[in-house]
Amino acid sequence: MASGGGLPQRKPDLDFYLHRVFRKKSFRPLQREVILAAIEGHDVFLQASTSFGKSLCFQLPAVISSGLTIVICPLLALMTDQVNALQAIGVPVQTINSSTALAERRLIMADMLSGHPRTRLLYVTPELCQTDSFRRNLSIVHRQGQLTRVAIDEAHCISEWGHDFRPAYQELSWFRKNLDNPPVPITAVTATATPRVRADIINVLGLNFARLKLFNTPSARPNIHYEVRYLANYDEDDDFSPEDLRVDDLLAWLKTVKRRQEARLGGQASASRTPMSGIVYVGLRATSEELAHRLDSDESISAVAYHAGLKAQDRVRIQAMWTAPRVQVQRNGGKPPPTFSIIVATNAFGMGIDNSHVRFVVHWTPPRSFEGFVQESGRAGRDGRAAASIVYYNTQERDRIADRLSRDAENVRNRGGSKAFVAGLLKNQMARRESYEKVVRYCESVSKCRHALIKDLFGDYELEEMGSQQPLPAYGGSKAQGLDHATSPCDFACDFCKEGPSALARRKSKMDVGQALYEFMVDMSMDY
Ligand SMILES: Nc1ncnc2c1ncn2[C@@H]1O[C@H](COP(=O)(O)OP(=O)(O)OP(=O)(O)O)[C@@H](O)[C@H]1O
Repeated sequence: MASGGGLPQRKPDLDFYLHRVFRKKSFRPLQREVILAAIEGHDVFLQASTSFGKSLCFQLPAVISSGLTIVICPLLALMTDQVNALQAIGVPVQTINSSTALAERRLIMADMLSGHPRTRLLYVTPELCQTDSFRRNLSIVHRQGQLTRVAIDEAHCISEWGHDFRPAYQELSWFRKNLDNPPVPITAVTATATPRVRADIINVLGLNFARLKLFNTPSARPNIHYEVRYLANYDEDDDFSPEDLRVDDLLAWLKTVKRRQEARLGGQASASRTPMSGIVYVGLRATSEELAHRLDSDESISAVAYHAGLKAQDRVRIQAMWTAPRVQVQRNGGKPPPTFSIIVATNAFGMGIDNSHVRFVVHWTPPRSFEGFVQESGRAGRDGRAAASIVYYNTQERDRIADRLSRDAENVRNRGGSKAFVAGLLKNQMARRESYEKVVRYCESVSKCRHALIKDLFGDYELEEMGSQQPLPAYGGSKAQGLDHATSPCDFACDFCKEGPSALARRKSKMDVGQALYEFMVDMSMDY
């Protein structure tokens, strides 16, 4: 590791550290630029698609510089994953979280305050950063000239959670206000920030445009095929349930995938093959159990439920089994090895799941937030190979979710608390409504490439206008305006570009659109 007060004295050989410490062959487009900006001492805002490799953009500068980088992370699982991965390659890294024993905490603190900490990265929660004792210690490290940078992973949480159930996120403003002589550089990274969320992040963290470097990649992932599958609305007289319709459709789709795989691989598509991994996101724990059971009864599928109601050790076991590079192929009961290994999960399974070989992510009902949709669909294709995102949609489900959001807003209005507290909660409810409206727009659009739609809905173009640096077009970083079916902006990796507008509109018309999208939006706005 480099030595000497804070940032490296000489221009470091980034490739050397990339190969020797992180054991990667080459930088992905834009990573080098982001890392250089951090090493030069800038504040950095990076909004890059899921699986881009954002962690490296604060880990590598931390390894190269002397002193300590504080990494603020929302979830224990996420923190543990990154800490374990860094320890495995010999990077001096520590974490202080709810499961850190007191004796260990003391050792970490002693190193931190030693004037020349050995630890390069310290992973903590925003809640710890709120405590007086941790702040006091950070101020000492800063005065000693050893606080190199503060990195905020999953920075959208500042806006999404900061206003209600994790107010500690709003308190991150403390860093810029108090560690200001000289200001400690800040890096904020996220895959999913809308213009409103971005403004919130920049404001709370006090990022100063004079020293801020912005970077982004397109929010849509070029290797994901995005598709919406429209379902007929359900009538009480029908002799099928909405669940049956979706199960039949999913099974038919999986059979097609299996046939194609067999055609491609011939006799090799046999018992020795690793099953193809997929995630089905559902809204309720009960649905996750029922659907996993139903899918598992198909001989080509091994399915398991995952939700916050399971015991912690079961969740760890299921995640570990499913994330292992070669999934178990032998099952009890003499069933043949499955072609598909599916986890049927609630959104307890999402942010930070880094299983590189997920080939498809299915949303069983419309996702409740657009950011959640992009995070969850982004679990697919993290190895860069082709993958699919499918959303099941009909207007009944759309309205059911909208009703629930309205009821939540009503509950917030009826809640007690200080004016500022209630105002914060209402702000969050408004944001949720806006986010859900984007989901509806995404699902109901039949006139635009879905990759371009995702970019529009995240305001990627605004980032460009703010001077954000992007990767070269080869990575898909150019302005993908495209409506033109003949020249697909996404290389036919969405239903609009593949099927064309008329076929897509025909498919959508199967769904009984009782209400126009416009009326739906008006109804939603009247609730607030
Ligand atoms: N230059 C690189 N070459 C090869 N692999 C890389 C490179 N950079 C990062 N990776 C790998 O890419 C994977 C995703 O990285 P990371 O977890 O940082 O993604 P992320 O951008 O934070 O995604 P998400 O927002 O979805 O969590 C990791 O397995 C990481 O080791």
